[in-house]
Amino acid sequence: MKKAQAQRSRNPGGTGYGAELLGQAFIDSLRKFDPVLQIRNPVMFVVWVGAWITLALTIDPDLFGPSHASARYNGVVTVILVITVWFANFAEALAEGRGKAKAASLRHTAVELTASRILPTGQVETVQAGKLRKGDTVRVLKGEHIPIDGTVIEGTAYVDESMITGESAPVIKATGSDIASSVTGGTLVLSDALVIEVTAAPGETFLDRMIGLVEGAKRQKTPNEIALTVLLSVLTLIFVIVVAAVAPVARYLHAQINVADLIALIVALIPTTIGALLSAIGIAGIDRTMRFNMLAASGKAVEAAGDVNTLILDKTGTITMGNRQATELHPVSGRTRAALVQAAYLASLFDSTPEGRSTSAFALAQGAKDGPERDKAVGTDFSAETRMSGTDLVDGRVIRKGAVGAVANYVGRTYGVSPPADLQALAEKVALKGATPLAVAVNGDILGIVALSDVLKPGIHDRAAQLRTMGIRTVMVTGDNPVTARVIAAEAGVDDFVSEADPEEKLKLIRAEQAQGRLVAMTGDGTNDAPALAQADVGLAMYTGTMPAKEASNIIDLDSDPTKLLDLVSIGKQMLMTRGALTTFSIANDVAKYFAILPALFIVALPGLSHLNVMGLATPQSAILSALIFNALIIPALIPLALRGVRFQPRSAEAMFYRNLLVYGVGGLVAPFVGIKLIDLILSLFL
Ligand SMILES: Nc1ncnc2c1ncn2[C@@H]1O[C@H](COP(=O)(O)OP(=O)(O)OP(=O)(O)O)[C@@H](O)[C@H]1O
Ligand SMILES: [K+]
Ligand SMILES: [Mg+2]
Repeated sequence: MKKAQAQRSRNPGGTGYGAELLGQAFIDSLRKFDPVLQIRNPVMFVVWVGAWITLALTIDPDLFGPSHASARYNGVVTVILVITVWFANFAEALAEGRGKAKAASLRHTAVELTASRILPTGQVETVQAGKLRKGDTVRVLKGEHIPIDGTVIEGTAYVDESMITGESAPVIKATGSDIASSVTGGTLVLSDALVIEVTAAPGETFLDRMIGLVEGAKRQKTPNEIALTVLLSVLTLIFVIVVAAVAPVARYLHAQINVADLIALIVALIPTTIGALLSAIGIAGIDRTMRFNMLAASGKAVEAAGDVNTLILDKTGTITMGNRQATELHPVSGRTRAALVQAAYLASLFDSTPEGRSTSAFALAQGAKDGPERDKAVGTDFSAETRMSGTDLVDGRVIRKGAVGAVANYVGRTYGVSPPADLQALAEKVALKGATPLAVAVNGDILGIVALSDVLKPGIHDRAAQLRTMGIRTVMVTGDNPVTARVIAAEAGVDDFVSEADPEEKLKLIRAEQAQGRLVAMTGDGTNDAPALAQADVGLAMYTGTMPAKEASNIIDLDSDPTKLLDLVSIGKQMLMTRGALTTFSIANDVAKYFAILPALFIVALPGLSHLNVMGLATPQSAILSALIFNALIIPALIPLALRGVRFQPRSAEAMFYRNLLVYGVGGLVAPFVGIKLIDLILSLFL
């Protein structure tokens, strides 16, 4: 199942745009002619205003004084300008489409939810999910949707969570452990029945949060996007001023200049290509994270992922498979193997972690006995702070297992005894294999070591190498001992590691990196990861994690796969690169258009300028129209690239920069010469 998930994330299906999405985008693109929306994009707003002026000139060609331009010519310019704006609208509408469709389906799920509330009298009443309050108890039968987020307080059932996570395999829900007992509103009970205590207020559920994220309620322009918008606006303003200055020059030269031609010149020179596609690129970046089954709180988080300098990775479960299996038992000298086996078993009676379950299974296989001792025994859960877990038996025996250092400290502190002389050497032997040694103690008497083996995730070494090429430093952080940590860090090829780290130290590490001006990303799932997730520039929380972790993060992975942090970095980088590449292309493009339009404007007054007509365009009018048509057509031509992103390879930022400058800069310079000439040839057939 894990594998299928990974595959789906790497090849997110459905990259095509169906007829339905295209139809919806068409309708939305018409709505976007609204000036209130247009003014948010200054470059396209100039085109929009230009279209109104040329429309006025279509009605009265002599509006701004006598002109040789015909109403028909001005009308054609108007149509091209309107289409240019419409293409930009369409790009944005298309980028927004999938998110809107997903939000609509989630909304649909949300409004249909009803609940069977259990009253204090024991009676059951049917209410709208919106009427539920925190602390209410609801009953959900087989075939019913869970009305709201809650904790299972009775029953065990299979639940279909695919409407939230996209994962079709059902999940078992029961009382007890953190993950298994928490249920999400909107999911479907497939078997049996559950009684649930409501933990979220209506409007604050995970489904509500998802709708908010997907709909982009919080979708604002990212800092990078704002900076680029400002730059493009300034550039646009400069061109408007420059072209406005052409008019007096023309008058001085007694050249009669048509205002529609001046507007055409402005539109050709201002960076309309990137202006039209900028917001689509950002939305497509968020959309791509969604197709990788991650939910981003904002484009800012995705963008930050693209700029990340340091990646903090957990060892267990991120770099390794995380399903640690007990594989060996090493008694210290003077203690029997049988005693160690039995103690390891008893220590794990209540430990439901993978480590605990595999330890008890292994101990049973090695001859541990399940006796009456387990009655009335009390379990102590594992915690990352104590690094231990264990069982207190009714006969007074206190059994603990945990990290070797932690157990050695604990017996010293609590019983005043020093650990066996050969403990450290045994532990080191296990650790040198990359396994995790756990010491087992009964009433302060350390009996020996259980070795937990873990395997590296396939491809992790390549991933670390790719990240290094991109200039990203990888730091493995683990609660495990330094020897195991060193071995795993070397095998994984990460740049650095921190061992014996508790959650507090993770937070400190992030702060230290940020203090050096670095952007930091990390993954986590526990409540004690929440501060670090909030502190990191990119905090990726697991869907199976606790609510505080999900709230503190700015991205949630619905597959709960920590390695997706690596995909996220690629998505962010690709988004930044696409923006850069199309900006380069757009500006290079405009330079070329200059050669088409400027000679055309002055050719009558200054025949000497004709040698500037390097493209040999047919007539001044067809030159201007060809440039404008090219300027419009390049937008839809680049929509697929804007939405899909430029080809991305893990290389250094510098190498990528030069490659893009070459491809999109030179390409952008050459394309208009070819395109405009071609359009001019076609036009001259008709004119
Ligand atoms: N169920 C358990 N019972 C007792 N001790 C455990 C248990 N699970 C882990 N430990 C010990 O506690 C240590 C710290 O655990 P913690 O979860 O903080 O780190 P980790 O799992 O080794 O690595 P990571 O920080 O990458 O998750 C482990 O290395 C191990 O020695
Ligand atoms: K342009
Ligand atoms: Mg752990």
